[in-house]
Amino acid sequence: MRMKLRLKYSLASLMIFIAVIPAVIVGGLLLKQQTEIETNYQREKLERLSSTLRQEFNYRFYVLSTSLDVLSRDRLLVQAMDDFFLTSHVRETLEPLVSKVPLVESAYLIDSDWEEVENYNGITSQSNFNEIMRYLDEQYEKKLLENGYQWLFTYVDKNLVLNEDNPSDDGLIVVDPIYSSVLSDGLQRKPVGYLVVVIPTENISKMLKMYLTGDEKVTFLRNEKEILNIKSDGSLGSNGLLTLNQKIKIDSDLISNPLEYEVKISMDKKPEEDKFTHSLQIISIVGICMVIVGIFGAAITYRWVTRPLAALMVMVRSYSRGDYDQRERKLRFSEFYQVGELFHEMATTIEEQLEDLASKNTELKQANNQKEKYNRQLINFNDKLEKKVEEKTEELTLSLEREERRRDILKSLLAFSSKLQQDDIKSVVLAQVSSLYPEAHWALKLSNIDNNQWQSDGIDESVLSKVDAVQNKAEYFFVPEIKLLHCFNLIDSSGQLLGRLVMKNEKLARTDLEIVSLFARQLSSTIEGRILNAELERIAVTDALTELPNRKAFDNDFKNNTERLKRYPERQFGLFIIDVNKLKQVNDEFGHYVGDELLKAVSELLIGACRQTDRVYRLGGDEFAILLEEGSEQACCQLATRLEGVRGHTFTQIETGELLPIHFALGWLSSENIPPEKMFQAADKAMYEDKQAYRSSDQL
Ligand SMILES: Nc1nc2c(ncn2[C@@H]2O[C@H](COP(=O)(O)OP(=O)(O)OP(=O)(O)O)[C@@H](O)[C@H]2O)c(=O)[nH]1
Repeated sequence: MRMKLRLKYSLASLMIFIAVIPAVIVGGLLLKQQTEIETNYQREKLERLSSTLRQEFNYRFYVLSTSLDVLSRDRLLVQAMDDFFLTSHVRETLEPLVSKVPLVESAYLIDSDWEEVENYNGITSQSNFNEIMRYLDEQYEKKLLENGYQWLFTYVDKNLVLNEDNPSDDGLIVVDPIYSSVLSDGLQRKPVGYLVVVIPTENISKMLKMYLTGDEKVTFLRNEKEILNIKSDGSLGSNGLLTLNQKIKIDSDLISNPLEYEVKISMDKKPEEDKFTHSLQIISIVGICMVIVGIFGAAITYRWVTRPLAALMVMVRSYSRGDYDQRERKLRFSEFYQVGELFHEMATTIEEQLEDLASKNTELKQANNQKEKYNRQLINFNDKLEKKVEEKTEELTLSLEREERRRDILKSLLAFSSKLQQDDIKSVVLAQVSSLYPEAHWALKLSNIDNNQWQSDGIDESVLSKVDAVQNKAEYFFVPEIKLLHCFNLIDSSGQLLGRLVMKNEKLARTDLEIVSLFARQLSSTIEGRILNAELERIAVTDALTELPNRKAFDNDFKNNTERLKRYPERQFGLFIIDVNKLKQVNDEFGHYVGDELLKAVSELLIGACRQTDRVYRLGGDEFAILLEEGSEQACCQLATRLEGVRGHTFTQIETGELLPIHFALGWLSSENIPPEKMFQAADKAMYEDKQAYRSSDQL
């Protein structure tokens, strides 16, 4: 499920975010600025300290150097080298040097033999000056020692200063030579004594330490060796040190060998704790204030925004409860007012629609009741209707089944037409009707087939003879004394009886009677058609006058004989061409009818002369032909002899009573002697020759 944000938390988060971000940015910037200022301040402080230390250092050593120089010019000190009574004067002279100059721990007056004359705050019987003496002598011998200049030495000697005053055992020694008289420029003399002051490290440290505060530290280095480490009383923090390196030189016009120190001044980087804390506190307070202001702002905004929103929600809830008279006035913002108005409009519309819906609902209920009533009536009506429909359906089914059967029968009858073209029409018909009505017995006879004999399937001959005795020519009739015998006459289109179909069956419905009648009619027309077809076929190949096969039949048979000869070369056939002589003359003299009679007489003559297997044709006009199926040369010769024997000797009697001689020309050939394709032409030629011979003899 998707998480839903709550407005007040979102607003509070937003305001806090808006408050905290600037607080963090401003605080960060302030802190950064504070840190930079602090760092700069520290650096400046360090530089100031460095400058102060250098000035103090120079000043102190300058005072010391000047004081020594002044003292070295004291005549009494020179005299004190040799005069023991001036010792007190020496002490009085040295005393202010030690007490007034804080650097100096002790002061010594040394004679030219490096024997101590007097000291102040020093340690007597010191032989450590020997080192200094030796060094100074060397410098003098090398003439490097300039007259009147002071010398500086560092020392490490635990005996030069009391240990409690000088725990580090090291420090500086300043040696100022004393001369017996004032030196002129350029002169060099050995000093009569020396003023020696000891400056322990602790004194330098004390002198500078008072300038150090808190976390500051000063380290003196010489030749990279730490020789003085001055720390303030405060402890250095662990935040790292801010360091400034500089050089301090102990030098003046009176010093011959200036000493230079590397000075490292350090202080803790950390700004002053209280300032930093103070800044942090201010920033924190500002941040907290901003957060509080943010939360407060969020709360105000939340109340400012959510109150009208809540009022709007109350309004919408009221609408959702169905209270449409709500008109909230605490919406504060015009947008909420507009939304409120929209809700109000919507609620009004819904209210109107609901009222409308309620009225429609009432109407609908009434209509529904009415509909229920009608439905009940309809159900009753439907029940009745269903019963009737069922009854009708049953009837219809039965009827359809009957119809289906009838249709099958009709289809079968239609299909039967093609079967009827077969030769054995009686068998086909009986098989067909038996398949249609297997329970029945059948018999059939056809006038022009099988000599009008019955063909029966289960009906006695005695019964059939009784049927023969009935002269009824109606399509259907009963034989009076025989029960359940149905007779169907097969009648052609001219009312001629073609045959009879008899059915013996216990039940024969009206429709079955119609079907069988239909079948009988179809059978009649089929038989009639067959008869007609046979007649047409016969006419097509028969000469109408002589009833002989015509030219078409001849061509067909000749072709068949030719084909047969190809398959069976031993089965020769013969051909005779016959042309009646002087038919034109007969026609002209006695009339065309007599000519016809003559032609008939010729055909009968020819048929009479031939064997049964020979076939006579009238090719056309007065021309005849004979085909001998078994037509060897010999057989042909025999027939020719017979024909020649009868021609001219046979007569036909005409109407006038006159006898008209029958004469014809004859030409013949056997396939034994000539190829079949040449037979006709050759026979015709022979016949023509024979006719010519007849004409010649007739003229004689
Ligand atoms: N009566 C009759 N005459 C026919 C028939 N067919 C053809 N003719 C006639 O037969 C005659 C044949 O004449 P032609 O071929 O000269 O034969 P012809 O008169 O017998 O003479 P020749 O053959 O030379 O002896 C014609 O006059 C035809 O009109 C027919 O069917 N009946």
